[in-house]
Amino acid sequence: MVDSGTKLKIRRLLKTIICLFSLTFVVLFTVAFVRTLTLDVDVGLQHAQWEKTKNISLDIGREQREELLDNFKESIRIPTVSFAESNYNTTALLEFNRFLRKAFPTVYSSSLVHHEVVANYSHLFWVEGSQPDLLPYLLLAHVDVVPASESDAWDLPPFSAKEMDGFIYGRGTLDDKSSLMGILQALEYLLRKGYAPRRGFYIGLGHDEEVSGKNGALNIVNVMKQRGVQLSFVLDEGMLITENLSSFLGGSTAFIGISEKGSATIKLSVSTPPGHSSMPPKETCIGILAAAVKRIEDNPMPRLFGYGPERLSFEHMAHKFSFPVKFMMSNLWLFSPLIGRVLERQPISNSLVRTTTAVTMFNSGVKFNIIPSLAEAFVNLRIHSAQSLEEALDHIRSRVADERVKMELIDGFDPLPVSSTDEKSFGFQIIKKTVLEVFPSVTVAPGICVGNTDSRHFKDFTKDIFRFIPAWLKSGDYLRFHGINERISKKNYEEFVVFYSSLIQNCDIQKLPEPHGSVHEL
Ligand SMILES: CCCCCCCC/C=C\CCCCCCCC(=O)NCC(=O)O
Ligand SMILES: [Zn+2]
Ligand SMILES: [Zn+2]
Repeated sequence: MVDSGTKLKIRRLLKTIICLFSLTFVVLFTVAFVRTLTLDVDVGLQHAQWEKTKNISLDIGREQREELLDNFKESIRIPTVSFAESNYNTTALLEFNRFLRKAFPTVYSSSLVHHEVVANYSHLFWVEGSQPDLLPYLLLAHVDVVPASESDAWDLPPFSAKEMDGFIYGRGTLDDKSSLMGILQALEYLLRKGYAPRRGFYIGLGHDEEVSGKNGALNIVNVMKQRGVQLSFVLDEGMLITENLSSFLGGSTAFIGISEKGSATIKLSVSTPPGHSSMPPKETCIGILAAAVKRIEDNPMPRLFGYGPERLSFEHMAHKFSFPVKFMMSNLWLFSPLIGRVLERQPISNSLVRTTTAVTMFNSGVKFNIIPSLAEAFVNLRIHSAQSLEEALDHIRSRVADERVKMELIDGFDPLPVSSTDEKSFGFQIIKKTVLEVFPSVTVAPGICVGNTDSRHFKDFTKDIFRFIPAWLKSGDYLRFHGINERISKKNYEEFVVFYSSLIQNCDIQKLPEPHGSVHEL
């Protein structure tokens, strides 16, 4: 029996607990509510007094449109495929060298432009500025593409550049010839109109981005290092404009990649004695390796959503949504576990939540009646910004947990540093300004690039590396990257040319405006 005194104490204790619980809830809710009302990181320098520049407008007419589309299509028809490191279609790459010269005669003949071929198939252009005191920038793109086979059920052949419903189909239309051609086409038109930049800039075109960039981008890096180059910022491929991707990625958002995930390629192998298939052992190397691979797939890496730069993405997008999504997105400190669980349901958004593990190759066996002696698998990780390469490898080791499975790191690197996005970040603010000029209806937000780009090799030149191409990505389109039916609309490719033309001219701005007081000047 509990006496009445003890009962009273228990009642008091319960009351105190309920009070504390309610108080905590009220405090948390108030903090979250205030943050929802005050968080508006999207404004930036939008309303500031920008230096006046007289940008040349391209005014693309019928003839020019035909010319730019013909050039683009011709670039797609040259199969500049990278198969593996140091294994690429060199005939096509040489043809591409000749094609660039033919497609962009003014770029190649202008006294302002200095061009050099690097490592046989890569290109470095230096466009001289009239004000050498302004720090130059670098635009990057790549010449090579991943393989594509006609037997893979493309609606139109992958190297035909044929059109359907206003789209040009072909390998490289998104990744990355749209940006390569868009940059050079914009420069060609600007030079034809007598444009001479104030700020000098480089254009780097690597030829082996899809297989590491070690021969293309890295040799461009060496050339630039020998010359003691310093850069204001780098802009490469990576992120794009997404349109209604999911409940948390609704509306149109231009994500400027401010970092990229790390990467690791791990080879797993198992060796067992070979023999006759009529007298099999209890376990073959295939079975042992398959079980290890299954353990990796069944045990995904921990959820880290909210601990990396993806947090900034959501904070920049929050203002577009109404309650309760806005409330949750403005308060990732409270809701990231919940949002992470929603995002992980789809492959595209799961890539923001954790280090991903993809088993990409599995090889074994030579004949149906021979017990194989070796089984090999490759696992490709894309490492979340809040995890290191070492931590990710430890996780895989602990999942494999079988000493018969040998683990070898083939290649790997940590997630890339996070570039600046504040009101003093020249690169971010200029890219943002240009995006909003060309696409006034979109929201601009920092993003994390889930794939890897050549830009990672350039981190000694600047702390500010951005990854963005002005391509529109609708739901399901992400499957076209390295997949079938890669395509771009003719209208969108034209937007590429306009975007790079505006960007180059906006970079002539000498100094960013002062952020404060600008709102009152409206
Ligand atoms: C809050 C962020 C929203 C996420 C939306 C992500 C949309 C990205 C979809 C597709 C883009 C994938 C392109 C990545 C470019 C990578 C270039 C490349 O292929 N590199 C080689 C490699 O990574 O192996
Ligand atoms: Zn690419
Ligand atoms: Zn690619």
